[in-house]
Amino acid sequence: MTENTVTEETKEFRSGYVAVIGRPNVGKSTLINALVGEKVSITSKKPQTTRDRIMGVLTTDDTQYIFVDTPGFQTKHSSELLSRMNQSVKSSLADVDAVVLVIEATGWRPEDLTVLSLLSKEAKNVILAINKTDEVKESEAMLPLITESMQKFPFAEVVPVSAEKGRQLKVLLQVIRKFLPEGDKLFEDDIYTDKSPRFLAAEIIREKAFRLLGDELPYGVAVMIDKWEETDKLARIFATLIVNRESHKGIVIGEKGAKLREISRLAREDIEEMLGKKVYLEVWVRVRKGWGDDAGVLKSLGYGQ
Ligand SMILES: Nc1nc2c(ncn2[C@@H]2O[C@H](COP(=O)(O)OP(=O)(O)OP(=O)(O)O)[C@@H](O)[C@H]2O)c(=O)[nH]1
Repeated sequence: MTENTVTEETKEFRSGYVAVIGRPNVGKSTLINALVGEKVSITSKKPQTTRDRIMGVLTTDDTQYIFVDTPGFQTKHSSELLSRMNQSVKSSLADVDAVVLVIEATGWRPEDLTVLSLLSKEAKNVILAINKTDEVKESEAMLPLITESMQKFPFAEVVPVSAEKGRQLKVLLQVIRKFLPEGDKLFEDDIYTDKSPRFLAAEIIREKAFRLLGDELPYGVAVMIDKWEETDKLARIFATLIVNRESHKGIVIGEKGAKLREISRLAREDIEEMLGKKVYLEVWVRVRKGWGDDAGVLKSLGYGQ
């Protein structure tokens, strides 16, 4: 491998969804906050809408990490509820690119095992983060725990960290990156810090999509505002709903475009109210993983090499 190839490889942009799971109190929130930093704060908590599962977005030079929470990972429910919940947990985990299971450095506990039992052993994208390493004195104590963990589940990687002390977080990010697909950003850099009309319009569109699509799309909708032209009387807004999979595209568009039209209509009404003027809103749907295809299309038209 030449140096050139290495440089190119490290530069390709990747983006994706990362579920951070674990029993209560292992430090999931602390970890996400430590990874994402102060820049992003997702404060609005409306239960049951997908966007609230997004805990934080970290965008670096070459990667966008979208950390999601998987609700209902408690283990105290009755067995019936647990099994129903497990279904939803499993289907939502199927939609993320990487899963980070968090346990504590003091060792596995029964509730950790319950959480672990929800993961499919076939999953190739599960990373174990052993948190609170600052609480154990000797770093060598980690080795038996790592061995024990690997016997419990075929983790793709094991990374001891301390969310509180900020230890090994860069390593964890590098490990997660390997599991994210190549692709453009799914969220604008400032989307969660900016309360501009653009941000709010994107939120409104996303909210309508969630409302109309229910649980059909666990995480996979991001909204990009592509163009915004505004005069005193009219705002012309061009937005793209980005979905994860080709099959999701059909769900969003609906029969003969009915769903997408309804999403756009409801969003337009709210944006008109927000801006106090008429709005022309055009919403397109694009599949994230198909972005490579755009390059293919360009090539076939004679662009590129
Ligand atoms: N010593 C130490 N404590 C930590 C570390 N990370 C988190 N904690 C503490 O562990 C406790 C639980 O942390 P949270 O981040 O709230 O845990 P959580 O998993 O999000 O908890 P739930 O919201 O109940 O699921 C807090 O008191 C944190 O300060 C760490 O790396 N070291």
